Amino acid sequence: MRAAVPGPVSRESGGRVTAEPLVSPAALAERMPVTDRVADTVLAAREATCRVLAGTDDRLLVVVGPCSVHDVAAAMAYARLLWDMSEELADDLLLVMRVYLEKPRSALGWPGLLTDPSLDGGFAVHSGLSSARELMLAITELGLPIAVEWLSPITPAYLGDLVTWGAIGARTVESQVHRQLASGLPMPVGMKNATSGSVQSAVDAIRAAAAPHAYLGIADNGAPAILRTSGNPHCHVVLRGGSGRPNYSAEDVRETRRRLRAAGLPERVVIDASHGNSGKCHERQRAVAGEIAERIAAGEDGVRGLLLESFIVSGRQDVVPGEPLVFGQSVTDACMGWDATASLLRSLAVAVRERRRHAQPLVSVINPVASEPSQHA
Ligand SMILES: O=C[C@H](O)[C@H](O)COP(=O)(O)O
Ligand SMILES: C=C(OP(=O)(O)O)C(=O)O
Repeated sequence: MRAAVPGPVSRESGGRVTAEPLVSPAALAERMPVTDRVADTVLAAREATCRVLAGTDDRLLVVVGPCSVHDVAAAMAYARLLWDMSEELADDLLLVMRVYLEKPRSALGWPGLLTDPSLDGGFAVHSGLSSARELMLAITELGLPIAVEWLSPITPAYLGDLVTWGAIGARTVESQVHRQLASGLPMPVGMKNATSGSVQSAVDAIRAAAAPHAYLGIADNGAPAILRTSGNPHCHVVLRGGSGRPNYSAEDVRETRRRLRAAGLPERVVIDASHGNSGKCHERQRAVAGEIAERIAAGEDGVRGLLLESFIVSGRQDVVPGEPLVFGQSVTDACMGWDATASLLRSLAVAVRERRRHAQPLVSVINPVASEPSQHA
């Protein structure tokens, strides 16, 4: 490790930094390349997600999985369960697994597998990056698409080729850097409302990310670079509640759509059943998602997707040095367990089928060919 070039201030004036070399994105990808199967999974799922968000595919997008990945084996076991479920419900739900590797913290806390894979403040970043890419390759090789929250602006250079849906979180949605980052990402990006509850912050972020930008980043070879972006037309609002108030009601969705319309943006809304919408109580997610399911069954088409925090074992646990962890239980926010998740996903699929049944145009009753199910990618 070598000290960074000292600035013009004394050590006592503020923080210090040390720097060590980091593998380049190209070198990591060369060691762990994308296979044809992985590329097919990612590209087809991105396109399908865009169609669902636009409403030209009448399924519901469900981004579901652990609050954070801390154990690669447990994440893989969860991925297998979710893959089977995604095949069972493919006509009604587009399932994308949360593989969250970087955690934004309100103040302090474990920052995620990418930078601290041994959960002990050892910050073995190279090992974290390799484990993350290996896990993401294995999950997409199954055929299951992946969602992440983008936190460090250089992470997409290492993992962006494996991601179908990205989030800009409630703590960073007002950040210029994150909006610029989203403007160049090759995937749909959900902009969370701010932790204050401000939905306008998410609307502003969508508007900003739809425009071209130039910002400082790294190139594939790891060299510093000026990144020029084209603008991302597939960003959308994610309502996650905030300031002690949920915001998943029909009125909240109407108001969000009104704000999007006023900004000249497409009316695409996704609801996070966790976080501020569940008061961080994992069991409340069922009630939140259950209410959305009822609205969908009754014909609501303004909600294009849902986010759920779910793992194999319900609840959460603390990391206690020297003590074993429960396999498949969250070490960050509490999650729904697998059995509750499976039954909730099945009821969401029923709701989508019910909406489809009501929405069937008269001509499809007269002409059965028109009512044939569409082929989903
Ligand atoms: O989703 C995860 C958490 O809500 C987020 O990382 C903030 O966590 P914290 O408030 O415990 O720091
Ligand atoms: C941190 C998360 O969400 P939010 O930004 O809404 O708090 C998350 O989904 O892990």
